[in-house]
Amino acid sequence: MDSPDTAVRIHPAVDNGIAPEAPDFAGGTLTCLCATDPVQVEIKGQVAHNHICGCTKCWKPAGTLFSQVAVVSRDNLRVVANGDKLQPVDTTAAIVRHACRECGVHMYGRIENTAHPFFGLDFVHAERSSQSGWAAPTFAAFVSSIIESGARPENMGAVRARLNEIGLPPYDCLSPPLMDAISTHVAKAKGIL
Ligand SMILES: N[C@@H](CCC(=O)N[C@@H](CS)C(=O)NCC(=O)O)C(=O)O
Ligand SMILES: [Zn+2]
Ligand SMILES: [Zn+2]
Repeated sequence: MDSPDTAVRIHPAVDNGIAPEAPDFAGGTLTCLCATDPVQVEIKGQVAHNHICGCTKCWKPAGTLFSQVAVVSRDNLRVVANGDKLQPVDTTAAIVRHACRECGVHMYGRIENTAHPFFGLDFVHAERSSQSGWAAPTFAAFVSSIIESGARPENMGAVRARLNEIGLPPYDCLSPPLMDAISTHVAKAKGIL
């Protein structure tokens, strides 16, 4: 077993055991990091497809190379406080993330393109809520992308080994079921399926 100093750190939500999902979870409130006038976002019900993401675009807590991100129906998400502090990060991205302009936390990312396979879903970081019982992350996506944030390529074997050890199969895009869902959507749009 690695000592805490040498263990590969993935994300605080998974490094010391993954909290279990609560049955019939009612939802919660996400809060940004601002000490005063924090932005707050209410989520009704449970999130889905919670996972760890290594891409450079998803918001990460300080000092981590991975993000934890899940989806929720856009109808179940509401900005409830200090929404005037939100600003879009990149309006040309598929996922338009809305960040607190003071602390930088991405409060939600919205798919605005109605033709996108994930249209209707918002991307959220459940760790920004004090409630416990959110759906647990089940895989790691865009693992190779952490190199773009400065991870050493020669450490990738250790990173993937650690992800496997904690029960998060590592993928360099999304998980096979989600990649299948995207291709199914594209094939249907083309009239092939
Ligand atoms: N290697 C790229 C991958 C970026 C990427 O494709 N991220 C995925 C996972 S969040 C995505 O779906 N991005 C769409 C978007 O950011 O709008 C990076 O790290 O910046
Ligand atoms: Zn803030
Ligand atoms: Zn990402």
